[in-house]
Amino acid sequence: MSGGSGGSSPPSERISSSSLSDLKDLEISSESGCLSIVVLGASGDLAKKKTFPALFNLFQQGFLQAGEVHIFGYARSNISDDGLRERIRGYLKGASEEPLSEFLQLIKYVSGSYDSGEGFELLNKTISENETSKDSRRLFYLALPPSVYPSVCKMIRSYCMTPSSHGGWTRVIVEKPFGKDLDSAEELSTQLGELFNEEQLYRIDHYLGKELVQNLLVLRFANRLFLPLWNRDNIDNVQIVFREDFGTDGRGGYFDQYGIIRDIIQNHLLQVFCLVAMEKPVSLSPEHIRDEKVKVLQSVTSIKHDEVVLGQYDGYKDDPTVPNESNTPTFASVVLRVHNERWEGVPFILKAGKALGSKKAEIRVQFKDAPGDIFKCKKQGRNEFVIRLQPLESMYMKLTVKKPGLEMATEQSELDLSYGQRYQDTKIPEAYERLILDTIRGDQQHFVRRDELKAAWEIFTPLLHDIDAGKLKALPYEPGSRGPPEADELSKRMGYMQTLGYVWVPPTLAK
Ligand SMILES: NC(=O)C1=CN([C@@H]2O[C@H](COP(=O)(O)OP(=O)(O)OC[C@H]3O[C@@H](n4cnc5c(N)ncnc54)[C@H](OP(=O)(O)O)[C@@H]3O)[C@@H](O)[C@H]2O)C=CC1
Ligand SMILES: O=C1O[C@H](COP(=O)(O)O)[C@@H](O)[C@H](O)[C@H]1O
Repeated sequence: MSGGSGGSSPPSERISSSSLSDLKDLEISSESGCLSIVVLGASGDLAKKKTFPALFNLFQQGFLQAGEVHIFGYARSNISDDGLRERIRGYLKGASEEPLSEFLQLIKYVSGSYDSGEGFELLNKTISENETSKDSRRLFYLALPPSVYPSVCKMIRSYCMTPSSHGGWTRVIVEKPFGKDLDSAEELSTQLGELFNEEQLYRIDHYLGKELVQNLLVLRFANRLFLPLWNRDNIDNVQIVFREDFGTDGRGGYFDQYGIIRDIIQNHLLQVFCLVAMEKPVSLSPEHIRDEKVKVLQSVTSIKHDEVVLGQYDGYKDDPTVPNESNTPTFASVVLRVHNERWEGVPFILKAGKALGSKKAEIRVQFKDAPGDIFKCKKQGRNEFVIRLQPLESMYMKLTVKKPGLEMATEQSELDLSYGQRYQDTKIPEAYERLILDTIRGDQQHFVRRDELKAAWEIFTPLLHDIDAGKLKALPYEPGSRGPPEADELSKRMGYMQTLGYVWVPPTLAK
């Protein structure tokens, strides 16, 4: 089996202390030869909206070099090379014509089924014809429904691996959802595990590619300020929140089989939870980081039904692909508790919803009240550290300060690091862009390992089975609202104190 990181320096060495430009230089000097990127499911939604635009951004920044890189789309649809290029052209934003046409010319399309040798033989032939050097690197991106992963992986394994006579590697990116519960995920992992080793499999969770998610370990472990505070003695509760201001928008058929817990909480929010709650890893090596994530996941206790609120927005069932009797939650607030020395007694509230009044994702770490308050300022609010993942990436710490003026009065204010203001000339990369680059570099730090996935499903499977069996009901809520009021009541019961009369206003650049 052609291997994992194939010939380059260990990922930990490459990642730990480098700026992006250092990394780019290192990469170009450390690995060369042909790179073939194959997008399977090239005719689909993810491919046009995320995968090809991410490849284009990498191309524009010089990470993918014409002459070295070839991109192949594969799907059943009967389209030509130009047909595929035209489909994706409109999604490649802000591009001037020259790099755009140069990029599009790198793309070829091969049509074939997902379970017969013919198409994959043709794909292999097309890849091989474009491989001009002895070193070949082949990256397969499965932008496909998970139902076809096993057959597609079998086909890649049988027909499309980097020839063993060549140097290089074969790597496969698989998209979520990885299964529907513990058993189905394990079955899928076993099927894929018989075909590829763990170093070749990249289970993508695009939240791990977001700038502020990537910042979490730095924040927690490179700042003395946080080290002594990040525990049950000082933190009262943590909320990890995802809100979308649109509904399932034509994806009702898919969504109804999964629901918000499988779509967002079990993967994206749980990955963020791991980075907030895990212990310090031995080093930044992917295995050390993932070891700590697994440990904290294994320390999560069983979810209690009275610490869960489910909701379904009014109008969700108007989608003709959603059954009339659907109890699938489009909103959920779930409390996780970690049974360890650091976090015993601290509720982690993971909350996600569609068709709400706003679109944002953030982490709220709320500290306990200052003991022995002499200012009588308790009711105004607590120290709260907010990490806004999107939109308007920022982090701010809510503080009580003296209100400027002659009186000794207090008010809530904040220390604010807003990226739009502080990093005006820096373009924050798209999550998919980073994660594809990581795969090319053989860095699995930001990908989900098999045992991590298993531990994640172990947490949620009993609850999901109870929901599927109708033991918990999704409460109706108005589109455009905050979700069912019971969710705010749950947060309050968990100790969350809303800061009264305080609204964080993102700073503007205007003087
Ligand atoms: N779309 C998104 O925003 C996101 C998607 N994902 C995940 O990415 C993967 C791809 O998503 P997306 O692009 O939306 O999916 P699509 O439904 O658009 O499917 C992608 C392609 O797969 C083929 N296909 C569709 N249904 C089937 C089927 N039942 N059997 C075999 N082939 C099929 C079609 O190509 P053809 O018929 O030409 O072969 C289609 O163009 C999924 O796992 C999804 O969960 C993850 C995050 C976000
Ligand atoms: O994986 C998914 O994520 C998107 C939200 O991603 P974001 O980067 O825009 O926050 C969500 O809309 C979709 O339902 C889900 O499958």
